[in-house]
Amino acid sequence: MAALAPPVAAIRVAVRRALTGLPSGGPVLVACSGGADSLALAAATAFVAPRLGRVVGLVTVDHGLQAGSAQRAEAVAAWAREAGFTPATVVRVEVAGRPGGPEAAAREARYQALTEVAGQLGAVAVLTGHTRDDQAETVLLALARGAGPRGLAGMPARRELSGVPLLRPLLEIGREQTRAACEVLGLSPWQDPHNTDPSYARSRVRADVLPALVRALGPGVLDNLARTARLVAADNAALDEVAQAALAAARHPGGGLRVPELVGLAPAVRGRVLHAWARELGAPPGALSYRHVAALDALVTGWHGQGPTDLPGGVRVLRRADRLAPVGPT
Ligand SMILES: Nc1ncnc2c1ncn2[C@@H]1O[C@H](COP(=O)(O)OP(=O)(O)OP(=O)(O)O)[C@@H](O)[C@H]1O
Repeated sequence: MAALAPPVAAIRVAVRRALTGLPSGGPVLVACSGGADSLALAAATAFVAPRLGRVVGLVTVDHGLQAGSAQRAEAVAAWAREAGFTPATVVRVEVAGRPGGPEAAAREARYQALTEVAGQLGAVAVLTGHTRDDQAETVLLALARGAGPRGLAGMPARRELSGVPLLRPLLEIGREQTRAACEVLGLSPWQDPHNTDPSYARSRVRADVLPALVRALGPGVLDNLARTARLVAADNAALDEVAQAALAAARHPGGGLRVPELVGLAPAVRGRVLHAWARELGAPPGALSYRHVAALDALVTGWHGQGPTDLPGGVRVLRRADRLAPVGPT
């Protein structure tokens, strides 16, 4: 018997690890664009899941943004039915009219569709094909925009998507491995033209920045950037726990936060407390920036009688004596 090709084996191992320990019951659902990463993920899941006694479904989202997108989606679904996915579903979404740029709007529409299908099927997890290379790009983009640890932690291997776990089993698998696996398995991935469109910062990082880093610093750079993300994520988790306890201790019985409790905190913890509190007040996390948290922090550490701080989502915070409190309708 021919030996199993190493990229195919590595991807199956990664998928098996991700599926192990999931609750029994509903299917696992692969989100597949038809690109090499999610096609390799889908092929591995179709192999691994039944051996773990699990049903596997597949969803491909048609964003309707490119000519031929409906045929592309149908082709992915047709392959998936052959490969044993039940169900293999195409979901058409409407991207126009959503807030943010086209990329953000497409992502929001996609995750909404994935959540809905997962809910309808009672799926125990949704799997996406983000790779180590996607993670390295995410970390570099975060560094370049001056992100804090939350950004440098990149994408988590697991997060909740409206109550369903979203898993990224391939975060330690290189893109060249997914390409190679598709080739070995005789799969023909779809090439998303967005991935090479230089008007996207991520495409420029992919095409120019990472290859230049690898040439200058060696091939370990990709693994190293992904490792940085994992290390920072672990530190974040610990600091977030400390911050949760500090937030609880700082609450004023009449609402808001007690300033003296905040002053004594380490700046890294206080920033997290204020960030968490701002989210609690209704500021959307995606819109809450360093600048907003710094303005809240100034109410604590740079107090000179300044007026209220405006946060995204129409949230306003005022300092009154030794207390931070939201003002107006929140
Ligand atoms: N149209 C889609 N339908 C279903 N899932 C999708 C779709 N587009 C992206 N995804 C999921 O999100 C993941 C990340 O997609 P993204 O386009 O950011 O990266 P990518 O590296 O181009 O991935 P791929 O090679 O799988 O397209 C994909 O691996 C896939 O799991």
